[in-house]
Amino acid sequence: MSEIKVALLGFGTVGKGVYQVVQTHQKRLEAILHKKVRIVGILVQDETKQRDIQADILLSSNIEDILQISDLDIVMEAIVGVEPGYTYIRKAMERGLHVITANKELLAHKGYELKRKAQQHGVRLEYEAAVAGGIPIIRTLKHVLRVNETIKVEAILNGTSNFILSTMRENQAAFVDVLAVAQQKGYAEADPSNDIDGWDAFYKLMIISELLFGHQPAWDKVEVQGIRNIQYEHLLAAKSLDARMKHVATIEISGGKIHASVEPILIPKSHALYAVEGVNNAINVTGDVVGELSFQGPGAGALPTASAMLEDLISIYELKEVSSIPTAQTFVETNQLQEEEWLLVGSLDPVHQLHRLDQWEIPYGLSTITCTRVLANNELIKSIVKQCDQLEAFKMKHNFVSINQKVLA
Ligand SMILES: NC(=O)C1=CN([C@@H]2O[C@H](COP(=O)(O)OP(=O)(O)OC[C@H]3O[C@@H](n4cnc5c(N)ncnc54)[C@H](OP(=O)(O)O)[C@@H]3O)[C@@H](O)[C@H]2O)C=CC1
Ligand SMILES: N[C@@H](CC=O)C(=O)O
Repeated sequence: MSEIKVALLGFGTVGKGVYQVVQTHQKRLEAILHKKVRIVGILVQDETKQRDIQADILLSSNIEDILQISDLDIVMEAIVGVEPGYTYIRKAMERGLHVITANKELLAHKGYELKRKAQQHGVRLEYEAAVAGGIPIIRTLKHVLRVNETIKVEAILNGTSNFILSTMRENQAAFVDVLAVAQQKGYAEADPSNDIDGWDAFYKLMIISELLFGHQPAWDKVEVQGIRNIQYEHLLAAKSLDARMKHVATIEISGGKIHASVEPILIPKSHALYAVEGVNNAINVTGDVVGELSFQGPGAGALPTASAMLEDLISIYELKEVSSIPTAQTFVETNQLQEEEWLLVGSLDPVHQLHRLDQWEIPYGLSTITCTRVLANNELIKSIVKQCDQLEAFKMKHNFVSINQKVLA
């Protein structure tokens, strides 16, 4: 039986996951592809680390050694950051190799250019694992939802943040302790800043935007906030509204305007994202014909990511490429300045003439937390939070109609 020869670039959580599944699912891969899938080379940074790999695999820290392997077909890239992955992928394409990558930071920065380069060299660039881990959302948007124009995507795209928020709330655990667990489980990156500061979800949202609309909104027009400062008391305040705090990435088109944001927001019980817990991701896609669709599943970790990368491998041999570079649509980018509902946690200076919908207090240990529900726009809220010590503001979405607390104001 002939072989598909694969080189892994990176052998951390993801690389090891792919290696493992190629072993455990070899028979299944053969049955589908009528070829063996063989890992022939592995690129790492530190060749001296102890690794559990077959003796006939070339292990190297030099990309040239890997790319010179004879009859190599595919490289699967799972390194962190734009470089050196960018240089390595370009080199691989120039040698006529197909590329599968899990690297969202690289794709958000250089995806457009790499897609063009793949076309130029007649090779495939697949990147299912770069967005929402094991959920087959890229393939669905690219191959399955073709007639629909997407109006809105609303998604939980960072497994680490969702795991942290769910676990803190469920176990009253401290942020740093839950983050450490997310790192042990291979959800969070070795440097978790991108996860907890919102950038990981932002990169994924930009990849989706480029796929759907042919371009990304100007990055400085996108509100990006992470979960670094969320404390248990905020989750408690959300609960008092019958809501949950979720880290949500949204991209929405309305009246020729495009608006994108990545931030912790309050989601009411009635909304599909409310029940998405732990390391799961979810993507709600609204198409102009089909309406709202929801996709949910594991968003991080070795096996879900390996699953997405190996499904990519199969798709290279089984699915004809459709253009992954749609014609760019023209939209005006907006910061969405209209009034929305906000929850303010902490003491609001009484002189601030905000339109207060309710105010109430919830018990917290031996003291209480003041919560205020207000109507305001982004800019006004930002300026008030700047002036008031220890006041936190969270956007509320999806028509909160009532709260079940005693209203004090
Ligand atoms: N973890 C997850 O759940 C998911 C991760 N991703 C993405 O996949 C990629 C890999 O993530 P993950 O496996 O978690 O990362 P890890 O940090 O666990 O592994 C990174 C690997 O890259 C290797 N590496 C680092 N720098 C270089 C270099 N300069 N040259 C060659 N190899 C290098 C490391 O080598 P060495 O072993 O010698 O240190 C290591 O094997 C990232 O882009 C990440 O964002 C995508 C989806 C899910
Ligand atoms: N660190 C990422 C891994 C998957 O992309 C996350 O937590 O979602």
